[in-house]
Amino acid sequence: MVVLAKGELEQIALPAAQPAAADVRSVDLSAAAGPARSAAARALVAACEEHGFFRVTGHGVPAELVRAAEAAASGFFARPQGEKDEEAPTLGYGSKRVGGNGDIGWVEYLLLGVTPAGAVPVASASSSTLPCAAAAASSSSASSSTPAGPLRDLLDEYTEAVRRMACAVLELMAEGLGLAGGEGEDDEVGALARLVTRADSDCVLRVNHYPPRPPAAAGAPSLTGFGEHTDPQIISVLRSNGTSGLEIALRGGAWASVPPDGDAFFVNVGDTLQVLTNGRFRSVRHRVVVNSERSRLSLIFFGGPPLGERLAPLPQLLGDGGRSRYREFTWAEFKNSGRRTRLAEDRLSRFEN
Ligand SMILES: O=C(O)CCC(=O)C(=O)O
Ligand SMILES: [Fe+2]
Repeated sequence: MVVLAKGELEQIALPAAQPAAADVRSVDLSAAAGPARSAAARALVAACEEHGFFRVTGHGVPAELVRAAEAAASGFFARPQGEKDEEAPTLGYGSKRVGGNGDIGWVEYLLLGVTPAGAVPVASASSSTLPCAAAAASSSSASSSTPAGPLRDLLDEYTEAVRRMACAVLELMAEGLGLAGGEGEDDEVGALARLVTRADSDCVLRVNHYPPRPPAAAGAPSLTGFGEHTDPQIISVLRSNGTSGLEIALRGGAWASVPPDGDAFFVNVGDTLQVLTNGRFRSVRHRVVVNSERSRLSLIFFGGPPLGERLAPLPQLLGDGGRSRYREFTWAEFKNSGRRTRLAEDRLSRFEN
């Protein structure tokens, strides 16, 4: 449940305007296994340049696994509030607070760090992710016989399948960008993909549940479910049930709604990928608006690099005499600087050259 204190409803109320549907490009990953691979790679790069957002079909994540994970998560959110609160230490359950700096939304969620030992709770939204090493250590104390067990097992399985897909997407993207394939240190394509698959990669799974718009909000036809922001990581892979709500900002600043798609996944370019591509790819600003009588459930895998990873525009993407738009920083540095900001802030501006 999401309980708002006095005055908070006004804070998250939005005008009712329903924006036009976004023209979201699709990339078929299964076609990319055949002769259409380079065309798919080019389409993917074009989508990242245009919106920083695209749909993935032919993704290979089993539909039964997605449905089972979703059903288990819905079952969890339907449980009595007291039981859900008890799972804060095992599943990273929280509600309403979507950041450590005062941002609130009509949402309850699970927030889990992805570690080699499986998913572990992220202490609070303000810390956004646990360092993997710390997360792995805390996972050993969480028993799989807790009620969280079966749900967490399903979420682990789901996360690994989606991470493989994220890796395939990044490989295709790297090829589309003209990075070199090869062996060992020469393998630029593999190096990009490995940023989210290494044992110490800092990845997170978030499960968001947006309850139906409350009748008490009759005067406010729409509510902020998740306020506008860009995702800080490399890429985010999202799927949701059939309830709409996700909106992306177009280059001119107008909002466009993303029609829900129960079979496909959506990929966001994150801030870090914008940096790696020297601004060629666009970290897409997005938000979730709640104006439905039906609840929305979404699962988002955030692919982040290892904490100590040095991030800067890839030299291959600077062009002749090209200027690097961003100074080098580590992922830990970027996360720490982000902790002090409000959700909607442009976190990249302080790393610009
Ligand atoms: O729940 C959604 O559909 C998107 C939420 C989101 O953008 C996020 O958790 O970063
Ligand atoms: Fe997001």
